[in-house]
Amino acid sequence: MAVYTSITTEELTLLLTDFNLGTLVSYQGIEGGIENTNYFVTLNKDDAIHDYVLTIFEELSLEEMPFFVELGQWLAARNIAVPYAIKDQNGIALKQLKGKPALLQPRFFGADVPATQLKATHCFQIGEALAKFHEAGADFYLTRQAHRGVFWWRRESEAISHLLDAQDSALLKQEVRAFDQLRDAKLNLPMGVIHGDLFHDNALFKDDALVAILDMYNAATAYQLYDLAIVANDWCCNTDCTLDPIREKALLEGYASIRAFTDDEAMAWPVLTRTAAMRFWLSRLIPWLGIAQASRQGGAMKLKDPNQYKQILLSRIKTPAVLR
Ligand SMILES: Nc1ncnc2c1ncn2[C@@H]1O[C@H](COP(=O)(O)OP(=O)(O)OP(=O)(O)O)[C@@H](O)[C@H]1O
Ligand SMILES: N[C@@H](CCO)C(=O)O
Repeated sequence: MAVYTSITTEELTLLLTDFNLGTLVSYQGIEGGIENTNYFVTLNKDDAIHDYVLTIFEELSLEEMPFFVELGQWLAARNIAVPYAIKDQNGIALKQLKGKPALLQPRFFGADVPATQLKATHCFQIGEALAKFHEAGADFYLTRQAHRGVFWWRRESEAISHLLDAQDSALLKQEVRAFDQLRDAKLNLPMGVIHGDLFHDNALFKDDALVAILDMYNAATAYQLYDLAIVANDWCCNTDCTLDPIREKALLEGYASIRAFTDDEAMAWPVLTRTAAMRFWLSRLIPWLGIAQASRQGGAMKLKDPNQYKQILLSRIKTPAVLR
């Protein structure tokens, strides 16, 4: 169940009075999300219908929100098709519902492409869009340490190791070390704001054309190439967890058509594709193993299969990725 926080018409109407965007026609909870509660909200202003999405944040605190509010507005102002928090009549975008952070954002129309239907054209377009996202975000004035980044995976890989068999535990630790070695090598790896979770279900397409990138709540300051590795592992993955060279080539070409890779990035790519696989293996393992997530206040969580990401990691080790 994706709607963790239920709201009443009265609560929504009260929130909307701050905005002057029109009167409430309807609202409906969106199924499918994992981390947040989302509603489609339809308003009528001067006899015209306008659609919005209301997001209520289940995990992020109010203190963490300004980075995301500012980022959405920053990217949208630079023509990146992402949702952004609309400011109310007093210039305030960050609202609260039931004591949780809440944002009202424009709604995009499109649908995500199911994994089995992803083609080279989708991968080329998402590569291009990600490079534009990175370029627009390169001089974003706020920074953020990823909450599931290097410090998290160092800590969590230790914390769960007693629940894993010796082989898995060693594999996890090996990948944590490989990333530490990469960092120590001080390579020329461009950094900036990254999306952090650009899986295919976070992109909307219409008639095979990319419409928008959603769900930026894992955004952080990190290596741009690591973000591309997250995309590659998801968008170019076959059902048997090997990687499709045709889709991966299209993804990399799309990205490079906007931003050329550095020589050091070509060196780092095989490791970063492994790091990105390890990160999602670990983040899926934790709830899978029944470890309580302290930040979550109830609500049944939809579990994703950690083994898929272990297999992707093994594929990346067996056949090291090539950037160019
Ligand atoms: N601005 C928007 N325009 C159109 N649809 C949206 C918008 N924001 C969210 N949605 C819809 O809501 C769904 C869930 O949103 P989102 O991915 O942000 O939530 P989430 O709980 O973080 O999910 P997950 O963790 O699974 O990615 C999206 O897949 C999309 O269908
Ligand atoms: N995209 C993540 C879940 C949401 O962060 C995963 O597939 O594990």
